[in-house]
Amino acid sequence: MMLSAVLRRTAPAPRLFLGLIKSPSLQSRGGAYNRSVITGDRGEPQRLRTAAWVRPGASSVLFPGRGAATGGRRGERTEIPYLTAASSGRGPSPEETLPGQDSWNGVPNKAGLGMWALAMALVVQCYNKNPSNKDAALMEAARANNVQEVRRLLSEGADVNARHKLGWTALMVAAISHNESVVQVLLAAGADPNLGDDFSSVYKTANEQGVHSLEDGRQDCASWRITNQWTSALEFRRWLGVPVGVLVTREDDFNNRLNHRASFKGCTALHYAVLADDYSIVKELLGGGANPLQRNEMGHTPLDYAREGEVMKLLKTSETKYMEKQRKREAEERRRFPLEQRLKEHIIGQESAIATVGAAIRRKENGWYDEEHPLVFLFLGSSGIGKTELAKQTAKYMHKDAKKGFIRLDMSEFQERHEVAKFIGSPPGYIGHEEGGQLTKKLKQCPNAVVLFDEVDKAHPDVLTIMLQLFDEGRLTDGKGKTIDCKDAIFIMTSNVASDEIAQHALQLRQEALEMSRNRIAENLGDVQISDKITISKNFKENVIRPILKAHFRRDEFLGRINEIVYFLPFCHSELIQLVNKELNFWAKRAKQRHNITLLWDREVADVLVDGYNVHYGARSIKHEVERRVVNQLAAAYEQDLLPGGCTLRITVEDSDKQLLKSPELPSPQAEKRPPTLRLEIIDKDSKTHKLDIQAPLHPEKVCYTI
Ligand SMILES: Nc1ncnc2c1ncn2[C@@H]1O[C@H](COP(=O)(O)OP(=O)(O)OP(=O)(O)O)[C@@H](O)[C@H]1O
Repeated sequence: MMLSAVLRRTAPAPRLFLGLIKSPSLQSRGGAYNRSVITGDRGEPQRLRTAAWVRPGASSVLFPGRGAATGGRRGERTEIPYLTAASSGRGPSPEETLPGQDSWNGVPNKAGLGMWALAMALVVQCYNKNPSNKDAALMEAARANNVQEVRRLLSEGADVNARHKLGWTALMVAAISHNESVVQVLLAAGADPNLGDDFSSVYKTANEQGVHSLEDGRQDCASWRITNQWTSALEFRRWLGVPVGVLVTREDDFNNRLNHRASFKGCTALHYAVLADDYSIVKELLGGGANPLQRNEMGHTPLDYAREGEVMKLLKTSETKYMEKQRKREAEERRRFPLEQRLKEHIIGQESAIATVGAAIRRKENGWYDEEHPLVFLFLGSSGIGKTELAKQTAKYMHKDAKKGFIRLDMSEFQERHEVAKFIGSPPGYIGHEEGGQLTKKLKQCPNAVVLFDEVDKAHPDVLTIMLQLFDEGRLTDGKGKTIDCKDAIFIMTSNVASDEIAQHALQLRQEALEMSRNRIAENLGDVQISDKITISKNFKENVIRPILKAHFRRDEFLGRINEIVYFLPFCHSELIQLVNKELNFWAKRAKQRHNITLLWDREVADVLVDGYNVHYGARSIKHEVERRVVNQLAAAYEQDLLPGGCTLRITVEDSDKQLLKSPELPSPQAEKRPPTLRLEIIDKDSKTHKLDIQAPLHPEKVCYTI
């Protein structure tokens, strides 16, 4: 079934015709839109760049517009020998017998032979055997099973993994064309057997690339095979300067037995070898590292396209072996580079949240979990402290395809009862039934995705009921009555409910820890350890947070289905310094890339910028502070032409009594005394510095820009 969906009816071997093609789809309009070659005065071929309307069955062409470039004039009739070929199992009917041809079997009569010889002479004479583009030539050699040429091109630097402009690789071409020796050579040269085709269907690709799908042109030239030198109609059309449609290109360069309506996006060489039912090539590819579990964009593995028989058996065994190997590889990878470590590369602080999520995912990955239920988290904490970021990074870790593997739904869009339909789709007969639900549509594509329900506290209770069913049963029935099994998914809900209480509690804990440490050690305590030490007590969770959640969600069973409630705490001073440096690094990179400016900053700058932290906005407040105090100055200096290209800039804290701000949890009276300002200075080649005199945009004549 799957196989027949992607393969066409077997077509007879293509035959070459010489004569005038008729385009049935256009006959009703009294003519056929066609393009071909005409001979000039001296018999040399002329390129026909304009369209010609051809009377059905006529042997002459009438140029509709100015045809100087083509050798024809407006209104002029020109006798033309047409070069056509039949394909896809259908030649012209006897009534369609072409001039210069006795019948549709393609046997030319005398006149036809004359024209044929003339055309062939032109072809051979004009064909340039050495295409300048090595990668294109490699593709052609792979299709033509020319092993020597493939070797030569590779030794001369052709890219073994280069793609045709429509998306396929030489290995795919060789696989679908049964060219085993070429497959061997390409694999030995490092061809990646797991690259997926970028080509979707003829019409979609034509649409994406803004070119003709040129379906009608198939009869015209799809199956050209003339000599070893002139290997495809496509080349001939290119030489003619005739626009080449996607269908023609696909069929000529690739294979004309594939259904041009089916989607091939993501198909690997192995998918194609299976479609070609070629046991030897399937074996070669598997030996060369092809992943039998790789899915194309339709979600099908090569096995889904296999016919009963040897190929199917081979694929089944390889799948089992590959899965086992993959499991071992992944376990090894996890041991060497644990999830927590990966998360810490992107997320500053939030140690205990990272540890909780990491531990739950480790249980799941190693088979120590309840397989009947999906994993459910509730992330609590104020805004901008990494809840969404942690969900994103978890999805990235779990899924290579981050786009499908991460589903994000803003639950504030489901506040009304009728919005349940948006969530899972409307029942039959209701508006929007065909569209499907936002969640169900995406879950269908990736049932083991990481699903983020943002601001879950805003969702309507009816939506929560559906979520409860989802968490409880691990499946969901959409508006069309179709059930989606998602026991393997990870559901993360975020909420700002109780965020003030959590923040206050954390600040209090930090202060206590700081004071205790002060008593024990000395003044300059490294507060990285302080942040590590504070943990939200069980007592606080049970007696403060749970009642708030219960009052809000109004159902114990909903809270009962959550595997882990994860607490996100406000940043401590050292974490804020890291956030500031991350932000400054971001802008330094931009300055280098966009303006070739090197941006440096003193250590004290971060201490000053940390002052912009607002516990209600989290890391976002730091971003805004950097933009307000640093990036604004940079932009103004740039506008006032104060930044020569390639210069080195330094951000400094102005004035002699630079004040190192203490931890935001412990504002000192001294820090409030005088807010420090940030200035930009240029460092000359001889390491001398001079401060930039940036005028404040609102008062260009008076005020100097110091923030
Ligand atoms: N702990 C963190 N480490 C690094 N960057 C962070 C951290 N927290 C937040 N950010 C950055 O701040 C921005 C907002 O973070 P995020 O979207 O994760 O916030 P949130 O906690 O989900 O807040 P909200 O509830 O408002 O959605 C992102 O650009 C993110 O990269």
